Amino acid sequence: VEPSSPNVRTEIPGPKSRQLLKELDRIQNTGAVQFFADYDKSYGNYLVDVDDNCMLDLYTQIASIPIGYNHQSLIDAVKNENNLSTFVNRPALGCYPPRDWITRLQTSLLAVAPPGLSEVQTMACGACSVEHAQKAMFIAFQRRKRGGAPPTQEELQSCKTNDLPGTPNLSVLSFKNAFHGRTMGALALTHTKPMHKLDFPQPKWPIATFPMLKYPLEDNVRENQAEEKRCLAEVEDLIETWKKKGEPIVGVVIEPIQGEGGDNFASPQFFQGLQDICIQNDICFNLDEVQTGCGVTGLFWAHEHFNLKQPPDIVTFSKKMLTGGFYYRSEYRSQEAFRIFNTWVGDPSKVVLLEAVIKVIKQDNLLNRVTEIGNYLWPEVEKIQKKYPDFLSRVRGLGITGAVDFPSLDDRNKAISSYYQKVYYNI
Ligand SMILES: Cc1ncc(COP(=O)(O)O)c(CNc2csc(C(=O)O)c2)c1O
Repeated sequence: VEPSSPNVRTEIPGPKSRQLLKELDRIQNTGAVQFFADYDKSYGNYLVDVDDNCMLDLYTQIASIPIGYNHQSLIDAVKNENNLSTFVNRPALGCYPPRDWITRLQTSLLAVAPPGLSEVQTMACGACSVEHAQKAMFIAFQRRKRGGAPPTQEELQSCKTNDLPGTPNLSVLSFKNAFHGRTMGALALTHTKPMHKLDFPQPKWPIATFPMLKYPLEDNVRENQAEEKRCLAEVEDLIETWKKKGEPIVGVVIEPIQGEGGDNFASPQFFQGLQDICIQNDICFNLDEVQTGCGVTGLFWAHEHFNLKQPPDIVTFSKKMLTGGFYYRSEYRSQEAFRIFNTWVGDPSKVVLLEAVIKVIKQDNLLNRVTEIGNYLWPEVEKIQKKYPDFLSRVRGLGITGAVDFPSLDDRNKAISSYYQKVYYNI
């Protein structure tokens, strides 16, 4: 029977979850495990755990479930005989793509490509996509610097031992409170929780301030414009400073809406200004849409709300897209083989599922639905905020992505769950 309303019978995690947790703990770290799920019984927006607790799931596996649990379209895609080989025979895509790979890309990733971008590289996950997009930026920067000449023998030899000139002193600009992933290159751009960064050596790259807007926006127009202007000026200063340091910035990586770092929004004008600065300084404008992509703002890509004067140079994606990867302007395509590369370079079976997701999003007009929900939801949260002004503040949202602030982490955790507080936020 498909669940259609929440029904919590035990404390969470319940007894069966706790038993399984004990067994799993003999195998691996289980500190992040909230409970064990029953994915056979979960359906749509309802997640059922192994103790038969049924919960309305707004978290959707860290924002990576696009159209709910056990959607019939996805089941049909797996059951479809024509897809059998794609699920069974995972190719080294960089060397031996399947016959139908081009068609698959055209009916999935290219069918929803950000306006103006027509090249795409699949990857495994978000961090993997951010990692390789970084490499694409470095490759393009060095190729421009060489003016088309091949690398020297000194460069080819020295890079093997991480030495100059083959291993250049280049940098990437990111923003405070940004989250771009946990692999070492993506982590260098991530500035959220100590748990993410502690004990890992990292390059000291420039970190700019992401605007911290005051709400309601309509009551703070001048202040917020000044804040964004200040942040853009800081970016320009950092570009100059790091050029003088001999570690020029090759790219700016930014989330259209900062997710993990606190649901921080900035205006279309801020992003237009940031792109202008990148264009003026020949710096890659790299938007990380891992969290904001696939329709959660009412447009397929969040940056489509920004009316940018030209397409971003790179757009990374993952989570609800079911595959990782990045779109890029042709300038950021590596000219040599085996440089943006690894064993699998993505997974065609995930692209099969994405094709089905895109069909559902279109046939069920889900982007409009997201806009409708957002237009209803955030004014309603604002009403609650007005009722509890000492407890809630800064309500903000676009489509189904947004937030409201609590006075403290402790208050926030009490509103979520005591379990979460104990396991995750006491560090
Ligand atoms: C904007 C953005 N860019 C890159 C990533 C990394 O994606 P994954 O490597 O987790 O697939 C993410 C992943 N999001 C995320 C949220 S919590 C979390 C974690 O590892 O705790 C990861 C992201 O939000």
